[in-house]
Amino acid sequence: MSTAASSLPDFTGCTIEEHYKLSEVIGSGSFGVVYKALDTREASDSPSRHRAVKIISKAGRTPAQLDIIRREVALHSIVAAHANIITIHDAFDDDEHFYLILDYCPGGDLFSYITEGVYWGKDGEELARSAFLSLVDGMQHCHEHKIAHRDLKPENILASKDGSKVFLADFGLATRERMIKEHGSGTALYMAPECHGRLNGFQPYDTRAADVWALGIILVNMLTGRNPWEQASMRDAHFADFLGEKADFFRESFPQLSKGVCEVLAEVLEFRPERRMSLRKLREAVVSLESFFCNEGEEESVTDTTTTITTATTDESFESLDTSDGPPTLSSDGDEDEDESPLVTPAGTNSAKPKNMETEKVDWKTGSTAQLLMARHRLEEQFGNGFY
Ligand SMILES: Nc1ncnc2c1ncn2[C@@H]1O[C@H](COP(=O)(O)OP(=O)(O)OP(=O)(O)O)[C@@H](O)[C@H]1O
Repeated sequence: MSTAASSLPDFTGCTIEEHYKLSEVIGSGSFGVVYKALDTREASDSPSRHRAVKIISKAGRTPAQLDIIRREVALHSIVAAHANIITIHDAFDDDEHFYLILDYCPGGDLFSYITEGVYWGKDGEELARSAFLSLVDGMQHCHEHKIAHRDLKPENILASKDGSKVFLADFGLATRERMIKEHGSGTALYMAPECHGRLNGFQPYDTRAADVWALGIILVNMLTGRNPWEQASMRDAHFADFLGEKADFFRESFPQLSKGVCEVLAEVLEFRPERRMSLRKLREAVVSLESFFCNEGEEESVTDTTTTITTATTDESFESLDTSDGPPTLSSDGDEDEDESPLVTPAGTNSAKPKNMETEKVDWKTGSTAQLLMARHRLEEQFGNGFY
């Protein structure tokens, strides 16, 4: 997927609407380039002098695509008053571009804080709790206004300078629709199984429950700097392992995490959206968790600690995985033909096939979800993708 930076002119040094002076690029994604800017109407010591300006090109977009950008602005504006959602101060357009004037967030995005490891281990625990709760609060505000974000990931979440608070950004895929049939849209790493489509028979899915799933993955990212799997589909051996073992999966993959947080993760990353933990319960659980991490000496043996997270680009679709050679190394270099999912390697779960696949007999009426899915997967392997 190409980034917007390659298709937009350089606006550095330009003044927009007579008073937003753009100084440097601070970020770029698939749709927009974000500049740091000064609002020259404000006093030099005023914090509101600093702004971020997101510029989105209109070139090559159909009227329907332009409407999607207008929808992003409209939905973001509805929720922007909340303390954990980035404020949108103004939005306007000319013949060629849209301009969104946002609060400038000097901390940058949550992704950098995660990769710097500020939330890992006992030292980062309270920072992690505070940041994650602020994320849940922002999300709850959106859902109360009947808006689902649909592209929650660390790159779309900005952070305060000390990392203790976060602000939701990038409402490019947000929707007011509760049930939606757009499968494969979002970022594969953070998509719930039902968003991929194959595992729910391409039925409409609940957009807000899918947001909750993404929060679970983000919590794993924050506490470990890793992703549990690349995509929540049976083609991903790590995800298949997870379905087979549930709470134990996190204990085994991330031995540094406490039993309590692993139990919470298993309820947030619940396969069936209707049984997934609610945001209210998630908030309560995170507040009352004694600790996210094991005390020293409590950790079970670590089998592999080589995993990292790398930036993920919003996909409209994603390709099948080949996990047969162990963890794939993937990059996000903007090449449209490459799989852009980040490197994901849960500890000790590099098997190419889901566990028990060959041996297990399944009763289709009483079998567990995991058993049914594994059986389906086996049939699919035997008879081809069109089997079900
Ligand atoms: N208000 C802000 N303050 C500081 N940095 C920001 C701000 N808004 C965005 N950024 C930076 O710019 C990056 C890209 O912004 P954004 O996600 O809105 O662009 P996008 O093109 O919509 O991205 P995507 O490919 O995820 O859809 C963010 O990851 C962040 O690092």
